[in-house]
Amino acid sequence: MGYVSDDPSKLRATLASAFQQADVVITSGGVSRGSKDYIKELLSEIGEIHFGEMCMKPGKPSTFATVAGPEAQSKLFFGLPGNPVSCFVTFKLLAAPALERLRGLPQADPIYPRVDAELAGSVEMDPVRPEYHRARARWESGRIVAESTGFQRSSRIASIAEANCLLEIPKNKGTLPKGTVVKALLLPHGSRSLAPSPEGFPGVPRP
Ligand SMILES: Nc1nc2c(c(=O)[nH]1)N[C@H]1C(S)=C(S)[C@@H](COP(=O)(O)OP(=O)(O)OC[C@H]3O[C@@H](n4cnc5c(N)ncnc54)[C@H](O)[C@@H]3O)O[C@H]1N2
Ligand code: MOO
Repeated sequence: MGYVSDDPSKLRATLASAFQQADVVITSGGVSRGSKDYIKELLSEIGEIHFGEMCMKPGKPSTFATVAGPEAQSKLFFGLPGNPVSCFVTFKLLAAPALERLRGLPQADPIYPRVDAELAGSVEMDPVRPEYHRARARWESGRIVAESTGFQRSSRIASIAEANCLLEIPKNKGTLPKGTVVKALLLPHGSRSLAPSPEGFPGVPRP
């Protein structure tokens, strides 16, 4: 679809053309509450919005909608937030799993190994939203240790550049101390991916 300016008529035409060509349409930006964020409004004209906000950090304004197609199966729409980190995380957690299922991956198969990881340093929690904290996991004496990629602002691309996992940090007041064991979703990340140990990932059945 390319880049489209914040102009409702241009956006409407681009979305219509995208839904004519594709079964799944994914956009970034234009989904929060700004005066020029038109995506939700335009999707409600042509389809049904199933949710327009999520209690997660990053990714709060993520939007999911379906639009009727010529066949029985509806077309899917993912409106991901514009901030690059929010877009990356919500693509991995919402859109990529849907695409994997559509191309035949069985429901029972996990998309990402979900393993125990020990925090290499303390992590401050968000009191309102659970966070997918970007981190770098490594093996250390038979266990997985995860190091935060630093400041987690959703415009800071450096927080995803080195990350090979997303740590599930619960919403709460206060700080999780170094050594706390949390769940980590291991991302395929080229040469930076965490390789399985010879025994497989702990808690994940060996393939
Ligand atoms: N009143 C509220 N304001 C905001 C809320 C809220 O809940 N209420 N949520 C905040 C959160 S959280 C996020 S995240 C942002 C997301 O806003 P949008 O999805 O509407 O994103 P934009 O404002 O259109 O864009 C943000 C930023 O990202 C750039 N962008 C967009 N697409 C791309 C791309 N493909 N490549 C690179 N950069 C891209 C865009 O230029 C902007 O700089 O809303 C908060 N506000
Ligand atoms: O999705 Mo927003 O990233 O929570 O900044």
